[in-house]
Amino acid sequence: MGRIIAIANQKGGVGKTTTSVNLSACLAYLGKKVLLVDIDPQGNASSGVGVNKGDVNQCIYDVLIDDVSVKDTILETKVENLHIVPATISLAGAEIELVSTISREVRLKKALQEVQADYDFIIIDCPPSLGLLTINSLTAADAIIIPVQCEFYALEGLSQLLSTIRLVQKHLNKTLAIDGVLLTMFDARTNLGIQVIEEVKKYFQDKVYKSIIPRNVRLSEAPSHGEPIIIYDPKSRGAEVYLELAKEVIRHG
Ligand SMILES: Nc1ncnc2c1ncn2[C@@H]1O[C@H](COP(=O)(O)OP(=O)(O)OP(=O)(O)O)[C@@H](O)[C@H]1O
Ligand SMILES: [Mg+2]
Repeated sequence: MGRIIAIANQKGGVGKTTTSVNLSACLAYLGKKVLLVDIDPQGNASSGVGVNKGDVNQCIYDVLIDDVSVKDTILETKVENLHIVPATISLAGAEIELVSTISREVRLKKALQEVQADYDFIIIDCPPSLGLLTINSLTAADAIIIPVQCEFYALEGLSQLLSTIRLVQKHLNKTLAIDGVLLTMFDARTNLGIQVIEEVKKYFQDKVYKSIIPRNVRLSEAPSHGEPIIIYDPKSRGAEVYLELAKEVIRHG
């Protein structure tokens, strides 16, 4: 059965999508069968792997709200072994529509059960909120990866995320684990970045991945070409480190 990993942090712009897209692509590059699930109405992960949203007939919205089979939404990507369930802006209404739906927190979990055996990893790119889309993701997941940007307010908001994780563990998903905390957009030229690393390590200890994602221009350019870094610029530092991260994630089993 595939391992389901949610990439979540309610804070915006910390590198969730960059990590979802590039970790997925690197896992696929290493020979794993990977399904990337875009559950953010912004649909950035979808465009990041080259999906033209105008061409998408059915997306994760239809799965969550209209009981469409997830199999009917899966698209192939340029990367061998990497498939995606795309999101479009229609998903923006789901957060509110889900409120009055039966078993509203477990809809994604149920939907993914149908395809879990077909993949080694299912990676979910969460939106920047702790609403029902993120709750569905944490309920479906075996583990969570928390990207933390190496900047001054890095730890702010994390206590809220951790208490949400505890609530999900208590009521919806006993076995949800933190796979790791991922430091992103690290700039070795600043003392601040180094301080943040120390602070995050003090707090999360061995839960912090050894791979630290550097600030890398190629990583920020790749999405506009609809390509993960491993295709856009496989020799870049960004590609190297996401590949290291993928190996760490595989080792965690
Ligand atoms: N390591 C990096 N080096 C350079 N730029 C990066 C890096 N990681 C992310 N970025 C850029 O920072 C911005 C935010 O990253 P990203 O979209 O991955 O964050 P996010 O957490 O998914 O945001 P949101 O909360 O809006 O979903 C993007 O423009 C992205 O290209
Ligand atoms: Mg995002």
